[in-house]
Amino acid sequence: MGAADAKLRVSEIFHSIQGESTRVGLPTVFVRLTGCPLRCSWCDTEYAFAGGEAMTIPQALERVASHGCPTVCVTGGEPLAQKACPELLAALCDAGYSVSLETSGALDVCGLDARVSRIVDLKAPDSGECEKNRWENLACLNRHDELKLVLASTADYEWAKSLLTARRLDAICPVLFSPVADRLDPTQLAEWIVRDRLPVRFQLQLHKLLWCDTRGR
Ligand SMILES: C[S@@+](CC[C@H](N)C(=O)[O-])C[C@H]1O[C@@H](n2cnc3c(N)ncnc32)[C@H](O)[C@@H]1O
Ligand SMILES: Nc1nc2[nH]cc(C(=O)O)c2c(=O)[nH]1
Ligand code: SF4
Ligand SMILES: [Mg+2]
Repeated sequence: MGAADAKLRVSEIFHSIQGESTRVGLPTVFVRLTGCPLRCSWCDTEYAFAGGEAMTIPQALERVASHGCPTVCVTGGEPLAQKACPELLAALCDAGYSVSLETSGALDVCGLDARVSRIVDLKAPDSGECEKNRWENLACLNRHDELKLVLASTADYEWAKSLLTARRLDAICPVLFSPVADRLDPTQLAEWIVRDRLPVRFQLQLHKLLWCDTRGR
């Protein structure tokens, strides 16, 4: 199927400030694809599980271009659950955007356009989706990508710390530890990271500090 007729289902396209990853703070256009095969217990984006608008890739590119911003983040839902997502990512790169992808890490990220910065979650036990982690993804990541662990409890933190050491995650790419909003005290997580001298980046969702949980922000 060519770029002109590949179909996407799009939950929303909006212009905001990047609130996550090492790109935090950069004005960014978000393309949120509909649907997700996971059900993380603490997911803040359940509205993207269904609905949305059918779009071709050229239509999506036109909507992105209307915002006049050079940085794009493709997210969801789980963006890679849509067959046309790799083609969308390549088309955005070809159009000259600096592109990141937010993904659960449950699907294969290895064949994607090398210009995309892959932000790959490793789902911790409290998410309820830990067994979906696709460990083969670790082998194809590089310094241009990021690993993210979103933690809801002491047990999640201990799990993440063991994983970091056992798999030398920080040798692969930057690693982010983030608290689940309203579940794990951010100060507590920050103190654990300092106490244990972990080679990770502490992360808070900046957009929630700025706009609470407003949709499209
Ligand atoms: C909504 S998900 C969409 C992309 C993909 N499905 C994934 O899980 O990475 C985007 C990011 O938001 C994070 N997230 C979702 N709910 C959250 C919450 N309640 N607190 C903190 N981060 C959350 C996810 O872990 C993920 O890193
Ligand atoms: N401002 C803002 N930054 C984000 N970074 C990743 C997001 C996501 O939902 O994947 C997100 C989001 O929803 N809003
Ligand atoms: S994988 Fe992402 S979108 Fe899907 S339920 Fe988990 S956090 Fe939400
Ligand atoms: Mg979000």
